[in-house]
Amino acid sequence: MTKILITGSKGQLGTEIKELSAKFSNLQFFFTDIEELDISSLDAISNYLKDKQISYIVNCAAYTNVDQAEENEDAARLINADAVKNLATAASQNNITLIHISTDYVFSGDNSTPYTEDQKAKPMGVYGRTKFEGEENVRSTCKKHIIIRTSWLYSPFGKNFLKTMLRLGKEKDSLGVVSDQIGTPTYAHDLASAIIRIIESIDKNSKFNDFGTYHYSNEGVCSWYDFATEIQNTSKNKCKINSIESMDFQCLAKRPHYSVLNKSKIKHIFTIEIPHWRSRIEHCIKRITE
Ligand SMILES: NC(=O)C1=CN([C@@H]2O[C@H](COP(=O)(O)OP(=O)(O)OC[C@H]3O[C@@H](n4cnc5c(N)ncnc54)[C@H](OP(=O)(O)O)[C@@H]3O)[C@@H](O)[C@H]2O)C=CC1
Ligand SMILES: Cc1cn([C@H]2C[C@H](O)[C@@H](COP(=O)(O)OP(=O)(O)O[C@H]3O[C@@H](C)C(=O)[C@@H](O)[C@H]3O)O2)c(=O)[nH]c1=O
Repeated sequence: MTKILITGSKGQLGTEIKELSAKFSNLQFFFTDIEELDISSLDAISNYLKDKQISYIVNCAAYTNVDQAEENEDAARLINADAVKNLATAASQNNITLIHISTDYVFSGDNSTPYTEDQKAKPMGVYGRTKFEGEENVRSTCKKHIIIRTSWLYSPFGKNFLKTMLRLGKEKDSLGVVSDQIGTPTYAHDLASAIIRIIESIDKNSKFNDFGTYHYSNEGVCSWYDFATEIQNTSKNKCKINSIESMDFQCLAKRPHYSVLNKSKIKHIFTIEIPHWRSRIEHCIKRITE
């Protein structure tokens, strides 16, 4: 039986993998979060792995508060970069394939066409910078790795833009949302399915050698304003969404104006079909409200 360790499993993505895991009787999952396995300790990781014969680690742990990271750079770096180095070291020492999740915020936003995996990263803020350092730590330390950059994750769990919009949509009559940041929302449930598919593909192919970096988001392109409008329409909230510019929204971190990811590589190598972002909002809202 293929054994998979999930770190940071109480977050959005980890919880979605857990929800899906029951359908895969050929895979044995070990779900951990910081209380059971703090990935900032290499000793803790090495001890955890002892005698378990883990073949894959999926790292869902991260420091994801983009604004707070601006004032807590050390804390963000500890989890997003240093702890990732620990995981990569332990994975390499134990011949484990490390699947690590990164972000569209590694890009500056200067593009006007979707970013490919080989384009230069140039993060705008601390979160993106520490996530990119984490990527580089994986590349330099663990040959058998898959880095998946994704964007604008949402789910019924944890904190995310969709849940914020549902809450504010009930509390307010109108809301300003930025329309000059363009990207693609990603339903964490879809990303979780893609990750399991990737593991199964690698597992079936003893000659697999396409390790490296991949992009995954839902299909399509939108602004946060478009995303918010679609959320309000789907949830039938009466709150009016007004289009504003980034400079009119007070926050600590700069975000890229354009961070759409080109997904050709992941679709081609792993034969993955990706749903359009607009088609997934209803599914998520139903799970929240039912
Ligand atoms: N959320 C988004 O919009 C996006 C996320 N990503 C990336 O996707 C991945 C998953 O994100 P998401 O599910 O939203 O993240 P969440 O913030 O929902 O979950 C992260 C989890 O990691 C845990 N954690 C924090 N520190 C440690 C530690 N030292 N050891 C073990 N676990 C720890 C957190 O625990 P606690 O809550 O107690 O701190 C939390 O449960 C991350 O790598 C993120 O950078 C990429 C693009 C978009
Ligand atoms: C709540 C709110 C946000 N905004 C803006 C602020 C920001 O520019 C944009 C998104 O806001 P949020 O702070 O919810 O999202 P943010 O934390 O920037 O989301 C990011 O999280 C990290 C973890 C990632 O990796 C990214 O892919 C991305 O998903 O919307 C408004 O314009 N109006 C609002 O009422």
